[in-house]
Amino acid sequence: MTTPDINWYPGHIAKAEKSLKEQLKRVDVVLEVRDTRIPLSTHHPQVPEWVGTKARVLVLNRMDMITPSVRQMWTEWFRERGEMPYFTDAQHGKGIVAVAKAAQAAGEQMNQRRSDRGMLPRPVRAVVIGFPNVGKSALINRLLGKRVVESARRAGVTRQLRWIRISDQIELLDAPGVLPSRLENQSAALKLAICDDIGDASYDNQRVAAALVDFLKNLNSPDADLFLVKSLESRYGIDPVPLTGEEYIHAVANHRHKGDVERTARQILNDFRTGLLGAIPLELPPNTR
Ligand SMILES: Nc1nc2c(ncn2[C@@H]2O[C@H](COP(=O)(O)OP(=O)(O)OP(=O)(O)O)[C@@H](O)[C@H]2O)c(=O)[nH]1
Repeated sequence: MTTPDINWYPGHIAKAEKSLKEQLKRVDVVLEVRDTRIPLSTHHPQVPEWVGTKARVLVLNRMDMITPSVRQMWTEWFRERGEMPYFTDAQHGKGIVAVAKAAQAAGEQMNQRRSDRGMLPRPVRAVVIGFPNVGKSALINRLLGKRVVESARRAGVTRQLRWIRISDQIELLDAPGVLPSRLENQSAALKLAICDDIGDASYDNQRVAAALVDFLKNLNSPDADLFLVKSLESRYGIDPVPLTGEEYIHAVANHRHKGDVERTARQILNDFRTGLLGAIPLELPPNTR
């Protein structure tokens, strides 16, 4: 049996699922946040089941980390599947008003159903859910217009649970729901690790950095060469095209860091995560060219 690249600590998954379900019980609307660099890998396959008949607003955060043309590709892909993606940059407060409006519109449907049954209207109750570190707290803070929830670069900082009112029409659970890990899909797990959207997991930086180079090389896009040449080659001085990801990390280590492969792997991961390599997606809509 081969060792998986990503290992989660036992116990966390069941606990995360339990508290997520507790949070979902209390709300009418679910704001599902994904990382726009990996919109498929930051989808948990059980979300539709957990959300059930509640309204869901799909938020693709970190829109500053992809190009407008990639954003357009995803918009079309989701629309073809009957979904409306709302792109946000929660760090700089972009796209937030549209998300609030969508949550409110979903609430209006809830109040219509209440009034059909002779009940009085009430504020719509919402929760923000998503994988660790995708920007849930930053989004909540932007929706509130002030800094209430700790937002940090470290994965897994979200802790407390309170209701907060963001307008007369919307109440929000200030502690976001954290999606449990996806054990079944190591490729998705690698992408979560690359983007640092993985929370408490252990992994080998060198394997994850090598996977990043391989994913970038295999991007199914006419822009792929452009991404590669602009990012990897110009930053590290070595053309990745003829090399595997692993060979590339070693070549860069020899070229720049006296053979220190671990340091090189960390640097490449950090450069990608902080946007230093440019606005690069790790996933593109399947079957688009
Ligand atoms: N570039 C960029 N960075 C963002 C964006 N949104 C959030 N961040 C950054 O991503 C990091 C994680 O954001 P958080 O809001 O703490 O993420 P979270 O999902 O609440 O994280 P957990 O509490 O770990 O589950 C922080 O450093 C944010 O500043 C965005 O739209 N663009």
